[in-house]
Amino acid sequence: MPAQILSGKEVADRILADVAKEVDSLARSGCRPFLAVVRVGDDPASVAYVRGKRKDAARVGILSEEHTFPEETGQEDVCALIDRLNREEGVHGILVQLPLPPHIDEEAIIERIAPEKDVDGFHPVNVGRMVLGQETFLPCTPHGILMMLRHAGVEVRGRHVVVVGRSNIVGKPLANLLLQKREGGNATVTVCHTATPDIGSFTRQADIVVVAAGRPGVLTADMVREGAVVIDVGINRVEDPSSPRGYRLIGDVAFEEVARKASLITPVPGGVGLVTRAMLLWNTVRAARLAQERRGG
Ligand SMILES: Nc1nc2c(c(=O)[nH]1)N[C@@H](CN(C=O)c1ccc(C(=O)N[C@@H](CCC(=O)O)C(=O)O)cc1)CN2
Repeated sequence: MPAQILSGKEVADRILADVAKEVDSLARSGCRPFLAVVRVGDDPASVAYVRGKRKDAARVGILSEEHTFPEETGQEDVCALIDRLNREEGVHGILVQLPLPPHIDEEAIIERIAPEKDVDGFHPVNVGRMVLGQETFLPCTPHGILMMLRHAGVEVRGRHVVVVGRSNIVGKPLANLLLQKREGGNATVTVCHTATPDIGSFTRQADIVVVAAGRPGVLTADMVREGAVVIDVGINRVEDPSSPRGYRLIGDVAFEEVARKASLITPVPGGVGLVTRAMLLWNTVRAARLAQERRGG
């Protein structure tokens, strides 16, 4: 039987409905959540992602502003903006869209953001808190994946999850969250990466496979066992002259063939990406709520 499709839109809509309620409640107490987005250069994917994030923000009543810099902007100019946004009381969340151009030190930029405004959950202080299982802003994609699994009623506890990819944004934090001793965790986790020989020998043992490798079609049907749950994090643009945009989006999973074997699978587009956007707004309202509490509101 072909796999059931786990729709990111359905999950994102539910999360955004909860976020909208929280925005209303904050607004009634005089606080309007505000997200500042920083983008350097004109990477078309980043432009599209930021557009989507701001569209969702507007939909739930979160204010947002976008600061764009040309590709050749220096580190100091980006830092100066972040310093200013850190100081502005009305700004609750700051997001620097990644990747940054190669001449900019990404780690230094992330560390410059005040941890209490780091709605991406990438600042070392927030990463440390996450690893220790403390309350913090969780990175949006891994958190979104946990929400999707929960929405679909997929039990993670005691299951073997194989994560393909070890990025700071997805693979590493996701593996960590999955193994934590808490609701949505308690999995047995294996992480495969570019230096792993024969990745299929690991993924074939998995109850749940999460692929965040950034390479189209890296997970094929022979690499999954019958009935596995497959989460595709990849978003790759491939040329397609028949599409009005001149390209189409595909994931890291060879969707058609894997869907014939899996029990549940996420699509691309319309999967993890949409939930990633929703989790950003979830973190933004949380940042606003915490800021209000700090001010004694
Ligand atoms: N500061 C950050 N930068 C990046 C992050 C991040 O979490 N924070 N993650 C990725 C990309 N990402 C978030 O920005 C992201 C990926 C995908 C989508 C999305 O809306 N996907 C849609 C299709 C969008 C399209 O048409 O291009 C879908 O999958 O249906 C949003 C955000 C790297 N950078």
